[in-house]
Amino acid sequence: MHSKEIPRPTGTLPIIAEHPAEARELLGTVRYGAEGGPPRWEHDRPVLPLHMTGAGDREVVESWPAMGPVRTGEHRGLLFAHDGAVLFAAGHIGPSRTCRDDAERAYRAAFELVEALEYPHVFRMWNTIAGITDRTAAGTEVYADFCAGRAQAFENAGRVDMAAATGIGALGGGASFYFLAHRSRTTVHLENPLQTPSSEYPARYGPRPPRFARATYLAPGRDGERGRVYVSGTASILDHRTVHSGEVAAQTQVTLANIAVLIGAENLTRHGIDERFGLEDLRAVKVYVKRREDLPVVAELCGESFGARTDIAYFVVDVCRRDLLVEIEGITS
Ligand SMILES: C=C(O[C@@H]1C=C(C(=O)O)C=C[C@H]1O)C(=O)O
Repeated sequence: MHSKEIPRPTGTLPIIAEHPAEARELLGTVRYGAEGGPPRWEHDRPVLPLHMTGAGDREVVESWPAMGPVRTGEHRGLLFAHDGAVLFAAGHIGPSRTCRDDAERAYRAAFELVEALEYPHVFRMWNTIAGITDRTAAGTEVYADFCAGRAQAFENAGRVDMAAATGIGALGGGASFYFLAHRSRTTVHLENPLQTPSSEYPARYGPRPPRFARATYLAPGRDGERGRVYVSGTASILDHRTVHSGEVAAQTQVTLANIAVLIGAENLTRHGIDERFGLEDLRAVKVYVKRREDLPVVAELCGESFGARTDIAYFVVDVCRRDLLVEIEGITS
């Protein structure tokens, strides 16, 4: 992010800047920076530190605005804040090498929380996992373990709805997650006709499939806030297969094309939504690039595709499959 001025909060769109925004107007903050770990309190608001930047990289601070008086609390290690409309919660899943049980525990706590506080409409989840493609001591893959624990928690909670999500590498600090849920606004979870729903991936990717929608549409609010599409981390995957292994430019193009189809008129109509969006409508875009040397190519292609007003943050981190070089997410404005 290059802007020095911190814009005013705009409902369910975050403020992304180099410096934290005013704490009293916020639900919570996520620091994409040089160290990760459990969430902590700062000025009575949850702050989640994620190890997503290396030496010389700028920290990116993502601040979620509050629309009214905020209440805060803690539930089984999850720190949360809510304003009567939106719930923000952040937790630490734990050391990534025993990801399965930790993920199950953390997601169980998350589902308990949304029920107890009555924020049933989960609309966006982020998971950052150190060593995501590494092997555990048991010889399994960390990401596959994480997916197994998460799937178990979904099953135990009887949850069939899956929200938009990101599951991405981190440089350290174990595995962390944060999510947003709405009390009343309708959510529509979107699939992409070009991609197999994640929950139907074949077993070759892991014993239990991932649990996320390709995007979630949060319908317009009575407060005048517009409808928004929260686009999940999206990669160069068609059906369930990685395409263009080893070719970063082609992977970036397929990823952008996947997002364009996902948020375009035809797909939204198919999901009963009377809106249409293009890549130029995306804000708060995060681009994850596996190899630092690929940054210029990816940045050039993203710069051509997104609008001049799109704020884009780049991170050099691992992606959930060894053959994926890039992943992109964003939110329609
Ligand atoms: C890139 C993919 O998956 C990634 C992993 C996710 C998860 O496990 O929550 C969500 C989106 C992506 O960050 C994909 O399967 O298409």
